[in-house]
Amino acid sequence: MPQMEPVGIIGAGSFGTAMANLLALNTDVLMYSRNADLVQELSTDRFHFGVELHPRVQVVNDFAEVAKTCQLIFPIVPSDNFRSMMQSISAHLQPSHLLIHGTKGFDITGINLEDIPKNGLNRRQVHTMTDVIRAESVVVRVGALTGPNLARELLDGQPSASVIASKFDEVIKRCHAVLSSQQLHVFHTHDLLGAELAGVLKNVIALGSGILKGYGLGKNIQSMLITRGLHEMIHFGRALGSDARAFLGTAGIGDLIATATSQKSRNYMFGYRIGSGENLSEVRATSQELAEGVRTLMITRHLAKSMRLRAPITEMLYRIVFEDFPVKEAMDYLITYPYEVDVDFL
Ligand SMILES: NC(=O)C1=CN([C@@H]2O[C@H](COP(=O)(O)OP(=O)(O)OC[C@H]3O[C@@H](n4cnc5c(N)ncnc54)[C@H](O)[C@@H]3O)[C@@H](O)[C@H]2O)C=CC1
Ligand SMILES: O=C(CO)COP(=O)(O)O
Repeated sequence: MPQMEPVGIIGAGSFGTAMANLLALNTDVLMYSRNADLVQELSTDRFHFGVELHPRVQVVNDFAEVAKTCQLIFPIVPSDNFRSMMQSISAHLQPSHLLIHGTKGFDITGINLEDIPKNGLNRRQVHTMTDVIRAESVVVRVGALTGPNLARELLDGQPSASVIASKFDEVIKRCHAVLSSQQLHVFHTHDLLGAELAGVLKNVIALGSGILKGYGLGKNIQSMLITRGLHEMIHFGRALGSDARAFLGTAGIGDLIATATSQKSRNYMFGYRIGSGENLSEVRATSQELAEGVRTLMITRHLAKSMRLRAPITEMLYRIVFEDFPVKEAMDYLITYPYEVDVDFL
């Protein structure tokens, strides 16, 4: 087999580490962490998130080294930090680099998240991660890694599938080569925006699904939330410029099922705690775990408002999470909501 190119990862969190071990099945991996102590620690104790790092994974603190060694790089950091991360590395990037991100959230400009309820948000202030890569660097060949990829399952060696979304065939081809293995099936699509939006928006529905479970409700209503949630995701997607297709595949329904039904999803578990009676500050005070859906909910609810979109599930979840609205009243509202047509997006 020909020698494969080394691949870089930015961010040594749970998903970055899971992807590092998967990529290492095919090639050498340089995983960049901004935390020098962690890099030091991992160079001796090779265990991270309870699993041993593959011998082909090298953890480094110097991004210049990653940029010099790897043309193909996967940035996998929270959406909140994505733009500043890009700004800190962009001087090392060349037009020859390929960046495929694994982040499932939005970037916002011109406003802080906590000021959104007061000042509102408009479409021009909301960006995907590939928008950010292009705006902050000279890199042109961009893409997204998405699909049902709960990090815990991947770290534990369980099989799954991912979707590589890019306008560039070269990105797709190279990602197939480095990612495909007995553990991971790789699909691809040229619908970059649709795939990115599907991955971002499903976290809100996962949060809602967790709320229902925490509140003690069963599978009938959970299935309805997921089904109607998918409709809402598609309507959002269309309003933001994509079509329904991506939402009906692995990056959409696939990821939605995994995230909105698994106790290994942090978004689902965040919702579970809210549904069980804790409020936002209580959950935040006792968990450092990232739940991108909370930030996305703030963004999509206000975007829906400014774009005059009908998004009753988003609206109810927003009120529950950010305004302590009772779950029972939100359920009453949704169960009597004048939905008419069952499938209205085809
Ligand atoms: N954990 C999961 O199951 C999955 C996560 N994702 C997405 O991946 C993204 C990251 O998630 P996780 O890895 O789970 O989060 P995490 O909280 O486990 O780790 C995030 C990592 O990013 C690092 N980081 C933050 N800012 C940075 C910067 N400026 N430069 C370098 N590193 C930086 C942090 O130090 C941390 O190690 C999120 O957008 C999430 O939605 C996507 C699929 C699955
Ligand atoms: O995107 C995910 C799985 O594919 C999200 O997982 P989390 O809810 O743990 O962030």
